[in-house]
Formats: sequence, C-alpha cells, structure tokens
Amino acid sequence: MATSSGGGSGSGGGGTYSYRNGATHSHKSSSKLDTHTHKPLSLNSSSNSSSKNHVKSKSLGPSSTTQRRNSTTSKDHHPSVPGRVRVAVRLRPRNAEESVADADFADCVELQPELKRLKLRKNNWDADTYAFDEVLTEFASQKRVYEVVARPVVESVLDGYNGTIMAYGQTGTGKTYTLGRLGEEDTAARGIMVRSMEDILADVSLETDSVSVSYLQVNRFSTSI
Ligand SMILES: Nc1ncnc2c1ncn2[C@@H]1O[C@H](COP(=O)(O)OP(=O)(O)OP(=O)(O)O)[C@@H](O)[C@H]1O
Repeated sequence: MATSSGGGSGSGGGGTYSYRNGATHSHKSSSKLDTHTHKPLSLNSSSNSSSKNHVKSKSLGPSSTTQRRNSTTSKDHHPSVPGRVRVAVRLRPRNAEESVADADFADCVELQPELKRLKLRKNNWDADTYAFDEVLTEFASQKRVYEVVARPVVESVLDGYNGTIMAYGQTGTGKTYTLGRLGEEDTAARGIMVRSMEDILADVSLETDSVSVSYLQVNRFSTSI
C-alpha cells in the first residue's frame, strides 16, 4: 500500500511490505526504497534427503498448501488471504534534532495499533485514516517487528515459497534500521535481515541445502546491490 509511508513533518513512518509466492509488486513513489528480497535468497536442496519432512521446492504454488509443513506459527501468522501483500507501518521515535525542534508530528500522526489504523490529521477538522495489516508504534522492538512482519515470510520460504520483504519510506524514516541493523553492540537491535538469516540457517541442513542472499537498495533510478 503506497499510503503506508505515514509520518508527516519528518517523522519516521516507514512502510514494510511482505509478500510470498514470488510475485512482483510495484508502486509509484519517489520514496527511497530498501528491498530485501527472498527470491535470490533461495534454498536449494542438493539431495532428496528424507531428513527433512518439509518441501523446499521453489516451484510450489499457492495450491500446494497440503504439502506445507505442519507449522502452527505459519497458520497463526496468516490469518488473512494467503499470498496477498501484507503491509505494516512503523513509526520511529523522534530523533534528537526533532525533539529539540519540538517537532509536532505527534499532532498530525495518530497510530491506532489495536484497530490497525493510522490517522493523518490534515487540520483541526479533517483527517484521513489508513488501514494496515500491522501498525507498529515507536515503542515496537526490533524483535516484535521481525515477528509480525518477517517471520511469516521466512517460514513460507522454508516451506518452499518465494517471499519478499521490502521497506520503503522517505529518507531517515528507519528503513535501514528496520532491515539492516547488525546488532553488533546490542543484539536486541538486530534487524530483519540478520534475524531472517538466523532462522533460515537454524532450519536448513548445511550438508544438503545451499543458501544465497542478496540485498537491494533502490533509490529512484539507481539500484545498488
Ligand atoms: N525504530 C527506531 N528506533 C530508534 N531509532 C531509529 C528507529 N528507526 C530509525 N532510527 C534512527 O533514525 C535514523 C534514520 O534511520 P535510517 O538510517 O534507518 O533511515 P533510512 O530510512 O534508511 O534513511 P535513508 O533512506 O536516508 O537511508 C538513524 O539514526 C536510526 O538509528
């Protein structure tokens, strides 16, 4: 949803898409994009080892749900239509500069996490409301963001589906923080990429599976890998 870049007046609303089954998604926006794609992050089993009781074929389609592993978490995390794009919005805390300037974005952005809605006030009498699959406040931990946004996609990848996690938003809204933080100083700060790799590597067999990873950053007309 292109409207998930909530966070007016320089606040940090970053949208996060997650998607599985390998379809592409595009939207028209001049925002900078960070893309963490699971398609190149492919899992290839080099043998038909029976040591794994779940399928890792990339050719599985949505109709192959009967072949999916019996994962309660997968089901729990996919209460909605399987295969559709899910969109979350995360608001970052004010930074020091904004605090000093007493930026008033709190007055124009109102998160309603229970209702999974974000309200953008245009003025005292008018507001637009946007619905999301997840609404993550400035107090949401990296762990929580991973669990609600990325873990379902990682589990789908481990079931043999393609999946994509993409963060978008204007500069400084927290895309790199959300996706790319390594957490070297503080492991609680680990971002989606590190946590995804941890879960994937914990699940695969290093003897029989191969894992490749790529991380893309799309900035208007340029892409860096
Ligand atoms: N949830 C958060 N909690 C605390 N600090 C955050 C959070 N999100 C972002 N920040 C901080 O905000 C600043 C900008 O974040 P970040 O670099 O991730 O933005 P970005 O969207 O990747 O920007 P750019 O598009 O310019 O690369 C950083 O200093 C980062 O540490």
